[in-house]
Amino acid sequence: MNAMNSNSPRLVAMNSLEQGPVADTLRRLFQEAEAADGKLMEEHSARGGAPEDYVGELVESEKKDLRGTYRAFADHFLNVSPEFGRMLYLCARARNAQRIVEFGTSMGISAIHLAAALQDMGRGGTLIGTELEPGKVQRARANIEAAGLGERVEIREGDARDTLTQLPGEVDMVHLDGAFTLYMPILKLIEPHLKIGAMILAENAYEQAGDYLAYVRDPSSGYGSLPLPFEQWRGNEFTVYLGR
Ligand SMILES: C[S@@+](CC[C@H](N)C(=O)[O-])C[C@H]1O[C@@H](n2cnc3c(N)ncnc32)[C@H](O)[C@@H]1O
Repeated sequence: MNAMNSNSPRLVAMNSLEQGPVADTLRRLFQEAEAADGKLMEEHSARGGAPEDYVGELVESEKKDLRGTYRAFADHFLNVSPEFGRMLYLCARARNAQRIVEFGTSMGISAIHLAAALQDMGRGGTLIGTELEPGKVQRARANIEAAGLGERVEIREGDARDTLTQLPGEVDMVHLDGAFTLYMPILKLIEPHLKIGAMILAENAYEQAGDYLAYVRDPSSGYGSLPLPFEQWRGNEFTVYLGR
């Protein structure tokens, strides 16, 4: 076989997180996120208190007014860390993912990591992202275009409880990073489409927010699940659908 065959996915494969438009866009976005969210984080730490208190407040706020809660964060990124983004990228590649679903796209930082993995594998593939805030959808689309990943991503605007009722086929991987209290209903929408071995990476999966963790950690539900050993206060959970 000709090792220089440019159609070979092997030769397309590389890590676009390191250089080129994906890396440049992510560098810019992490800087913008720091500028936009830094004050929020400072205010939060100045208040003191444990992370659980903050989670509890957000859960109560979501229960009262979910749209209003996230409207208040319309200009904030609330993004994954570079480490978690790298984890998403590596999992998508290890899974050879072709279809990925993301709940909570915000300005597109996590989506860019996932779509970069699809692009780098050179076999097509699609990320279906979902975002409630129209302004964030526009910004995410522009950021994804700037990273050169527009063809790999469809962002559905609106409440994921509505926008994810229709999925075009099997799902290899899921990223849960939207309203804390909705992980269970969103998983239930996607569950019929999960391939055996599908990976689900959740950020902000907290026991106070509902029954998601209890469900995926119960082997009789058909999953294997464990907390990730980094940034534990962020509620990072790694789950694999093992089938029933
Ligand atoms: C933590 S941020 C997502 C960050 C993003 N994954 C990243 O790393 O850049 C959560 C996002 O979920 C969105 N969201 C919350 N509830 C939603 C819902 N029901 N449907 C769709 N998006 C929702 C919020 O507007 C917010 O932008």
